[in-house]
Amino acid sequence: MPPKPLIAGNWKMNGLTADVREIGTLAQALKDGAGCDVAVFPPLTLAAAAREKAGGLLWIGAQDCHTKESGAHTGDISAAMLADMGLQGVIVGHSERRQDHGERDSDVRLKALAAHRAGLCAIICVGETRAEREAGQAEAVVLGQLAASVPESAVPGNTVIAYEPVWAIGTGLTPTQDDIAAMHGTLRRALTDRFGPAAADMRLLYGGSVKPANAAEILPITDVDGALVGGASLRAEDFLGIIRAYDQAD
Ligand SMILES: O=C[C@H](O)COP(=O)(O)O
Repeated sequence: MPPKPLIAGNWKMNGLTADVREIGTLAQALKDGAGCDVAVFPPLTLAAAAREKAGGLLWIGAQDCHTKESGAHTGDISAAMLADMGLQGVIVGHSERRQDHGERDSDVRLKALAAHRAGLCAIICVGETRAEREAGQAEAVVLGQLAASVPESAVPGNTVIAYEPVWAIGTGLTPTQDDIAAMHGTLRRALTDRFGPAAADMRLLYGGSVKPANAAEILPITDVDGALVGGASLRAEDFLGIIRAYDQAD
């Protein structure tokens, strides 16, 4: 049986105090259950308030963590600190971090290890650029990122893999259903080769321009166990439009 799907919302650098009400609206709508788990990764400034509003009905996580547990790293936050504030997960290796902060696979792996040590679920992101896809290198690039970013401590309970083609993020473009199926199948096989049968339970999310209008086409694809949603996670109404794609499928 495929793992329970996860719809995760990454607010990125968006949201002020007033926007936490969106989490309240989500929690209210999820009171009677949903066909999937739901998580929101707001900016850290809102995480405590979001957690309170979530009332345990959805997970709240962070968008990054440091590789170390504590120390002289001005401006950084450790995974232990995130766990201490009651967060359940952390996104690591998002392409915007790789691009804006020069994060390499080796950094992403250390961040995921730090998350695991702190008892957090690591959402590890991989994905090719447009140039890499056009050069026919998408699969090789993504497999390389997967091998070097996912630590040996990964198990289905503490790790989620998000495949996000960089060219699909925030652009309104998405790969074809066949291309998503092919990449997710490749990821599943690579994880199975490395982790054995447990890999069947590791959630593989698709991310990149997922919206209520295309969720019903993307989410049922084999080996797609949910979505990592950016822009369409900022308003509860849009995000619920994606979450409800699972209720309709039930
Ligand atoms: O983390 C989320 C992704 O980068 C997708 O963003 P998007 O849904 O705005 O394309």
